[in-house]
Amino acid sequence: MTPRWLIVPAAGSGRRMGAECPKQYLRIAERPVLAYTLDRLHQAFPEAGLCLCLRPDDNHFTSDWVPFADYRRVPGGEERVDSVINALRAIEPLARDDDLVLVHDVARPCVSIENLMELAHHAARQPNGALLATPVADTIKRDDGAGCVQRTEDRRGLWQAQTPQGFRYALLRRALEAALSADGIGAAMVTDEASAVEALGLTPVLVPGRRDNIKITHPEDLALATHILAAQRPSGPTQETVAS
Ligand SMILES: Nc1ccn([C@@H]2O[C@H](COP(=O)(O)OP(=O)(O)OP(=O)(O)O)[C@@H](O)[C@H]2O)c(=O)n1
Ligand SMILES: C[C@](O)(CO)[C@H](O)COP(=O)(O)O
Repeated sequence: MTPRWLIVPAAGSGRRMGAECPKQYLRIAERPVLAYTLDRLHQAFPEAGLCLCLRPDDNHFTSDWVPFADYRRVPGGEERVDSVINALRAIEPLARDDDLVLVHDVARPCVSIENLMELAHHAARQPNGALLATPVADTIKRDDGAGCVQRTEDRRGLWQAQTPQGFRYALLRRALEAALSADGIGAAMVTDEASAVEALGLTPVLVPGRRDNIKITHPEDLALATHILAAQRPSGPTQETVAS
């Protein structure tokens, strides 16, 4: 199943990375993170319509890194959810209610082609959409606000959400507009698309994903992503050139 639309929020500033440029432009073997992510999406869904959310003042981006023949550049918003909703609004004249939309963080360049296709397959069949996720693998502590353990949480049934997350256009639009409305849950609570759908009382499906679909967030994640991309390279045809 090919999604009709791919939304790639790429308008973050990379505050936690603390680099000299937003993390999507940090280099892995001379190519920016953004290029790897777009290559993966293109390998899986070359026919999809890409919406790339970029900061209006972005002076790092060049279309040379976009493998899609045609794409839309959409202005990013203050928060991730604002960027995604800008993309949904931008495609409104073309999108049909039942079009499948996949949203994938630019900061997740290691997503596998198999996981992308699997997620699209499930999202297309589930009325409430689907997301890649992994069961929590570590013991989870709640702090007491002063650096000590207040308690150990029961991790049974807990999952870490990843992207992509896939929904029909009308549902995703309704969920995000409702979340951001005056009586909605608000942008701070909508850290992924599924949270907005959940706030409607609906239940997106959890699709178990690979643990190496990391989100590059902190400085050490870049080296991790470099190793993961190099290790994944023999598994299939790719334009990627990761130093081994
Ligand atoms: N206003 C924003 C904020 C984030 N993002 C995107 O949302 C994804 C996940 O966000 P995160 O990892 O938090 O990225 P940053 O916001 O860049 O990082 P930080 O929170 O450390 O500043 C990233 O692909 C990021 O570019 C976006 O499109 N628009
Ligand atoms: C959407 C996401 O990648 C799911 O794990 C994540 O929530 C986005 O990161 P943020 O740091 O919360 O913006």
